[in-house]
Amino acid sequence: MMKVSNLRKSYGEGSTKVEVLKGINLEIAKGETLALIGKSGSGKSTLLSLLAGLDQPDSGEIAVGDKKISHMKEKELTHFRAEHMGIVFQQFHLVSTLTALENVLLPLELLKRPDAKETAEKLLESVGLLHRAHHLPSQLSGGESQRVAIARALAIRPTILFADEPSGNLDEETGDKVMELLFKMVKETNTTLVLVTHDQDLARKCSRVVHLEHGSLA
Ligand SMILES: Nc1ncnc2c1ncn2[C@@H]1O[C@H](COP(=O)(O)OP(=O)(O)OP(=O)(O)O)[C@@H](O)[C@H]1O
Repeated sequence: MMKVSNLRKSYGEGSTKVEVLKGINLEIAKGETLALIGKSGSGKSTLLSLLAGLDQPDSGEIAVGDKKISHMKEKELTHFRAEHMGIVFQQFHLVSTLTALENVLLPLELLKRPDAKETAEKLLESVGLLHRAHHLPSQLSGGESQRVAIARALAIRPTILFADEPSGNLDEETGDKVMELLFKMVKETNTTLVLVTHDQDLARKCSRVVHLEHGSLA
């Protein structure tokens, strides 16, 4: 479903040049849950940003189905991302001026999906937060905020969900609960998941683990 070929990415130039990804090859199947692990600074977030179309590789190719996202123009890529990709970040990234419900509604309204309100409400209910629908992010706890972010990322029924250390900003107990919920929802909807994590226990919950080391995958 997703195919990555010979992906390269470096930052800086001359003496400050850092080659982060040195030819990544990876195939991800539909419904697979893939954990991406590796030491701090090994390039996990860099790789995730490229896969999610948030940044451009220096060379190489990324295809989702028959669409080559690495070759798309900005406008086409923005639309493809909105329609097919969900992203959950460590820092939640909710829109601070919108309520929990409005945050979940946002991607649905951008795509002019029918029944957007009902869908958003159902999702808030499945993450156990319907009673917080009209609260602003500043009125939510970290765990609640991440549950809203998960509902928002899954609202469009993405082809693929990317998560970068989604429990990294939460205490252990809350993080475990949020991750349990994420896995449950991903399984129920047969969503493909790419998860960046430091947590070996969490990685083991995925159907496959790949290790990023010295710019390559093992
Ligand atoms: N915008 C940038 N400019 C220059 N160097 C960068 C930039 N972004 C990342 N790097 C460097 O690229 C390398 C990989 O960073 P990246 O954030 O992808 O690693 P990571 O494996 O996700 O790390 P961590 O687990 O600590 O979050 C690091 O050495 C980092 O300093």
